[in-house]
Amino acid sequence: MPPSADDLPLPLYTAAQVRDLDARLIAAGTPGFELMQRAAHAAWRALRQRWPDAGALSVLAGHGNNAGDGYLVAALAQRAGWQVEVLAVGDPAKLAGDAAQAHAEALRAGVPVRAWSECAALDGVLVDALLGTGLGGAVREPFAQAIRLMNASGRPILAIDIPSGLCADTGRELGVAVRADLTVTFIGLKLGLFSGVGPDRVGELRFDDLQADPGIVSGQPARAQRLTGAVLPHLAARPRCAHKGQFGHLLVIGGDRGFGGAALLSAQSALRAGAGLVSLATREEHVAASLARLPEVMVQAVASTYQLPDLAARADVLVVGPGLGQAAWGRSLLSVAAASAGAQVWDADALNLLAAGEVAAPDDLILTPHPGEAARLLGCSTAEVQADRAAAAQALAQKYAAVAVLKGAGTLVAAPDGRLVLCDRGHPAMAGAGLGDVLAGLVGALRAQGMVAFEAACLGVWLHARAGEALGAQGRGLAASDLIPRIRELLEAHSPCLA
Ligand SMILES: NC(=O)C1=CN([C@@H]2O[C@H](COP(=O)(O)OP(=O)(O)OC[C@H]3O[C@@H](n4cnc5c(N)ncnc54)[C@H](O)[C@@H]3O)[C@@H](O)[C@H]2O)[C@@H](O)CC1
Ligand SMILES: [K+]
Repeated sequence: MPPSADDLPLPLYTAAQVRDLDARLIAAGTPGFELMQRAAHAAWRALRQRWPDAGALSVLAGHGNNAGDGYLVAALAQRAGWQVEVLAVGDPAKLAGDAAQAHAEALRAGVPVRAWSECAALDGVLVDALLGTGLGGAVREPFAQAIRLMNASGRPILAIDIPSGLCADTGRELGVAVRADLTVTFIGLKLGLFSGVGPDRVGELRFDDLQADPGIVSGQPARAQRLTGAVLPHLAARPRCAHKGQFGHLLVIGGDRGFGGAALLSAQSALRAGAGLVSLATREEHVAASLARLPEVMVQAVASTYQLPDLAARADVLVVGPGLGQAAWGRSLLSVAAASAGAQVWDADALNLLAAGEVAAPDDLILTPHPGEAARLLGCSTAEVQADRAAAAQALAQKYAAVAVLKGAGTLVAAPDGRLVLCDRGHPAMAGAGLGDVLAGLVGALRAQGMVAFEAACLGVWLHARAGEALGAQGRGLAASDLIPRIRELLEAHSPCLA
């Protein structure tokens, strides 16, 4: 599922941060035009690898440095004997600096340059060199029209640096954005390639560092980091004399009438992820079925809050919310949880009730909202959350002084101290019921086994996404419970139980 590769760098930058990095590389002695030439070589290499027999390309060029890269790709292709043309969108007289030099180089190579409006039909591989990291605000005409034409052409599209129209900071479509088959991005990964609608616009993603000095790159602050197996924390191996009391007692609270399965899924997930003891506080009607399905779980009928404080006090970690409902039963159980000490993971209706002001967030909390729940928690619309998912995740972490897991494609984990990671793994088959319940139980189990909140959230998100990716390859109809044995295998591969 593009874009995703473990050999890509970890930092994710905003457009301003990448511009800063460019400026620092130039100040350190690599001329901007040299960087542009390296960018063009990288794009041309990727184009020939992907479409070796195409023989023809059309570059759609704007008038910034992104266009400069495009003019130099055209020059390289022309010199290699391909049939080439540049279609200038906007006024080439506006080209300046390195981009003007690139334009002159294309003319020297014999590349025909004409106004795009004179073009009857787009031909060959299309090279999108309209707008890069310099895009600001909604795409203006005639660029928007050129993007629509490219998308409707059915031709293969290579995007230079970022698909034109995609916001490098957020992955939001600024009006309209190119749907590329291949994107070659330079110097630093932009967060927008992985967030919002980015993964649906980028196609295959390739990265080229343009031989940037690693010393300079490592000094550049980033907006977020990608989660990969290589950087994830590990659960410690267990001593041979281990006993269940060392791996935490986790209590799932949820499962109102009609929603018993959600709490059961969380309990099953927690059990299979290695929590020492798992209890489930649920409606009396669900006890028999839960015990029949999961005899390892201590299933307690809770009719009112009378019994719950004792149960909660015996647990190290509470997972609250799956199937909780928002009626009196769920509200009263949540108020007991909110007053309990210890680590907690809140999901689903626990989040809706928190958003409604029914309870205050406890001190040691991981929140796992989907975008709709996040919107309710932040008092904004779901569209606003999705428009800048990184900002929404950080706002949640700040508002509730909690680790916030903003679910959905490109799940983000934010800590109140500003740490922010993005998981670029997963699969659209994961868009289904119960997947969140499994994640909540998993994260709770990692917490119960001694991981700190941020690490438990990161490892849980990654294992869940990898398992979903593996099973999603089989197609639609992924049942949440199918994920659980796969997560167990992945956890064992990542953090073996025995040293
Ligand atoms: N030295 C460097 O800085 C390097 C830059 N590189 C390339 O340069 C790009 C960044 O170049 P620039 O900063 O010149 O910016 P861009 O080329 O991305 O875009 C700037 C141009 O877009 C226009 N524009 C901005 N917002 C618009 C909107 N909403 N609708 C229509 N037009 C709009 C501006 O008027 C300007 O002409 C990178 O994405 C990358 O492709 C690479 O060549 C590597 C080196
Ligand atoms: K572009």
